[in-house]
Amino acid sequence: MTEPAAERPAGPGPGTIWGIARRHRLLLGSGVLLGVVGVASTLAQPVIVSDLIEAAGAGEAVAFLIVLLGALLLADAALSATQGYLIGRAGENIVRDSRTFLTGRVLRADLAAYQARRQGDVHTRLVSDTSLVKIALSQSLAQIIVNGLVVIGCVVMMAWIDIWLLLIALGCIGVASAVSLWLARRLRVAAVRNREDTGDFGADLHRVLGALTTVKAARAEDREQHRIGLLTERARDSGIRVTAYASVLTPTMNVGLQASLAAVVGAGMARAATGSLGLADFTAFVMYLFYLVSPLVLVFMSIGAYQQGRAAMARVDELVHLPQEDGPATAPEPAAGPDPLTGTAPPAVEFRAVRFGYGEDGRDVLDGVSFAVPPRGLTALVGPSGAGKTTAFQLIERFYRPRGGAVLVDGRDIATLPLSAVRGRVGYVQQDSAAMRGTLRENITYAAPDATEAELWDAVEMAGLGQVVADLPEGLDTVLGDGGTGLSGGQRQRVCIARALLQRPAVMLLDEATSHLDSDTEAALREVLARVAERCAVIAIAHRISTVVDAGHIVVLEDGRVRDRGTHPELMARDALYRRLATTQLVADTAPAAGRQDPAGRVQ
Ligand SMILES: Nc1ncnc2c1ncn2[C@@H]1O[C@H](COP(=O)(O)OP(=O)(O)OP(=O)(O)O)[C@@H](O)[C@H]1O
Repeated sequence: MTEPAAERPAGPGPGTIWGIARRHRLLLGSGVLLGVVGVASTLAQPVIVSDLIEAAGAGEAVAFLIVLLGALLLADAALSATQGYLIGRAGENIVRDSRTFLTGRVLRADLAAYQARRQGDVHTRLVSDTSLVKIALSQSLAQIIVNGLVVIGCVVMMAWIDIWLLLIALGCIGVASAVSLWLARRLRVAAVRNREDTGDFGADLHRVLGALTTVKAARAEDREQHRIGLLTERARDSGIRVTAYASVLTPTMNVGLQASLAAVVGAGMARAATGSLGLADFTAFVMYLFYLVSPLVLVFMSIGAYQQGRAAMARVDELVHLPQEDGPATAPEPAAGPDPLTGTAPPAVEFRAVRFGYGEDGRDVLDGVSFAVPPRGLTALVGPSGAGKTTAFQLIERFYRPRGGAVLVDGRDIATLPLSAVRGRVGYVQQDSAAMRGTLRENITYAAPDATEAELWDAVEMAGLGQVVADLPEGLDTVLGDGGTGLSGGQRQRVCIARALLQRPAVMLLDEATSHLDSDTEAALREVLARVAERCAVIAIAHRISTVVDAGHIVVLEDGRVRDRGTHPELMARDALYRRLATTQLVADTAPAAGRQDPAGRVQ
């Protein structure tokens, strides 16, 4: 199978999250700059206090120094608030950009690569890992830089006042810092584990909630609760390890700082008593030591938060590298016009010796399939379960690429067409009739949001939905629940037909509902199909006898190969498998319309 091309992210490049953060460097830089100015104002305060003590002792005027000190305190507060706002804003921008970018990557991901992942884990990476990335890249980094500068500034000022006292202080703090750095490394390992455990929990929750009715019907609530309980237990255990390291980190620093404070006060007092250190200098030194305390603790806390964020960042970056659906390898072939000899248009869809299997090494699910579908009318695909019918549809939509051969739409190889051009020409009505939460109108105009009201009503009528809409109190503005709940299965399928019709496709792919429909719905759908088939090519995976009877052309698939082709009477006469399918597998009509044929091909 052709390798999905775009392994490279189309965004800001490798280490994408850093790339996104770089886009907001102005805001981040301004925040950090204000923080640095704040640091200067913080560091100036003990010097002024020291001057104040000396001036007061000498009986000089102190009013100016008091005003200056007050102004610095206020400026410090204002700078810190603005800095917090700017950094917070940059953080929100980073999380918005990474979520938008990641959502695009996931929406355009190669289907096979996406399906190989657990959807809940993808969800967790998009929602909660991006939040941790935000904290790491904005708050934590800014805290590390700004508070790191306070620490450096304090150390420099303390060295300037008294180098011996500083050495005593650093002795105690140094031991605590070494222990803290070791703890921070352990914290990162625990954080990586915790992110993985949280992803496992999200993935399993997603699996269960996506099949809630199955869980209930199987009375599996207790089993599932227990199973998910084990995963939450694992996430709790690794979360506790993270908390344990994070909790020890701060007190370790505190112990070091308190020890250094006690040592400095003891040694300083002794020096002050002998007169080798002035009271003003001693006060300023102790103030710097106090100023050092919380920034140093914050630096270590931020290192801890940054380490947790790095674990999340690696997970987010991994998602960025999800292989993407690739565009055409070559320029599009010109549209094939009518055959110059016969004047006939090219087939709406053509399979030429198509070979396909899921995954790299999977067996061939389609093996040399060839058939053509005329530009108008109904073509039915029939075959035993697992024969490859849905797979054939998915290749027409180019959800996957064939290993060999070619799929043509309107006479052009779809491998040479842009994806949007292929999917714009093909309307796909799936068997489970994928309706979404939202109004009926939003559901129907989903593939053609710019459709006019007249076009919308035309599609509604053509899909046989006119009466359904008229009976709803809110009409087209009726809100459907998740998966289109609020409508019956048959109605949901007609909503999907209307959606497909509104995009004016050249080919309509219809995977018929397997469930038995009541006679009215059956007759309505039959009429809809006949009307749509006058407008474009309709290919139906047939699960009802009426569809094959109405079809102008039937393709019988068996084990990934075309077994036979023809009309219903022809196939009934010559193909044993088809006869068996028609009489046993296809759902019989509840009320066959007059003039239709019975399963044996006889006109009634
Ligand atoms: N996503 C997938 N990954 C791997 N194998 C798949 C996948 N989808 C389908 N298959 C396999 O491909 C084969 C053909 O499946 P397909 O759904 O096309 O059959 P079908 O003819 O539509 O069957 P049915 O009538 O039961 O819907 C089956 O053997 C199936 O197990």
